[in-house]
Amino acid sequence: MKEETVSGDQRLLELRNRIDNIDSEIARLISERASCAMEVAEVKKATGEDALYYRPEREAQVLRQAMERNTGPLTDEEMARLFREIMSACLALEEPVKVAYLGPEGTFTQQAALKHFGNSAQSRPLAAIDEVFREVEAGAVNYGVVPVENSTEGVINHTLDNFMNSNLSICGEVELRIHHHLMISDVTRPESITRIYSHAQSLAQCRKWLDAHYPNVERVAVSSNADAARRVKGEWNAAAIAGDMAAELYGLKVLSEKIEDRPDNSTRFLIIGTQRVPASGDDKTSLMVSMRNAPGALHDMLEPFRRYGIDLTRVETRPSQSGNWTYVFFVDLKGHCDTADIAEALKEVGACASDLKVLGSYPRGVL
Ligand SMILES: C=C(O[C@@H]1C=C(C(=O)O)C=C[C@H]1O)C(=O)O
Repeated sequence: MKEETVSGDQRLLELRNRIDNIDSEIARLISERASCAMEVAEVKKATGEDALYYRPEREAQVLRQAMERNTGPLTDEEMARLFREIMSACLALEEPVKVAYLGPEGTFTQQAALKHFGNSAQSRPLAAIDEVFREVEAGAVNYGVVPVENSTEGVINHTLDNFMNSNLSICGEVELRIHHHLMISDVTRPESITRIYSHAQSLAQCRKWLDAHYPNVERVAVSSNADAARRVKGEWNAAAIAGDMAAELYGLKVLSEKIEDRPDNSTRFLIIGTQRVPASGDDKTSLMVSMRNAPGALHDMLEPFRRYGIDLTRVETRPSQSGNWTYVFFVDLKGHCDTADIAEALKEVGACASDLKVLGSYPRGVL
């Protein structure tokens, strides 16, 4: 028995020594990688004043390679997340990237910004989607992060409408699994809850659960989930629906976990900026198309895509801001706009449209 303990201790010591050696090797390699990134910055700087340090297509390739190379035991996603952070730190050595997101702190949009840019980005919460657009346009930040669609509740109109009056492009996308929890503060009496705060989208994503568990409780829509969490602090008869980040930020206790009606509930966010992103090998393109109001207009718009075998992943319709009962179509397709087939199809669509704008080609969300 005693001998076994000794050999167990011995084994632990040996393994920890091995880990220490591996760690110093990893540290040496990370430093070498960081020095390389600094040299890359010099090369980019030599190209001119407004050198672009952040390169979405390259980052997507690095993450995809990390996943393809992986042989376990870590999952592909876990491996890519580690590389996400290494790259984030390397990019910060070149130039810290400044990002504005739809705040306040603790929202899912902040989580999306972190997922996309990593922890070394400088991020700033703003109160409204319009403000995120404005701040990027003004050059106060390099990129903005805004929600664009939810798998349960559909499109976020406000984001699409902003593109009608903006010259910004889409530089990337990020998808986030959205888990909602019912949370309370330390003064809340769970049996006395008469009010539940959350963002309207989140209340809608948990509608069935609320009908089943709190049918007679007032649902109060507020400006964000984080705002809901903040209000609950100090209210003995209220609860909030929000995510992990908000619970942690406001020190709330989770009463019921993962209460979203659909287990695959997820939200897609866009990275907006001023950059044209080269092809990464697995890309998407977003378009905004206005058609003259005539019979067959929608068919005319879609037909070239069918003919060139282009895969449309989404078509949304929004009222145009120029006249009643005229519409703007937001179209997402697979592929980069520099690809010959897509370029040809766009030329044909452009010829029959009253306006066609490529909002951007960007790497498909990796993580
Ligand atoms: C090093 C580069 O710059 C940045 C950092 C990257 C990295 O650390 O791998 C990748 C792309 C850029 O955002 C590069 O462009 O290669």
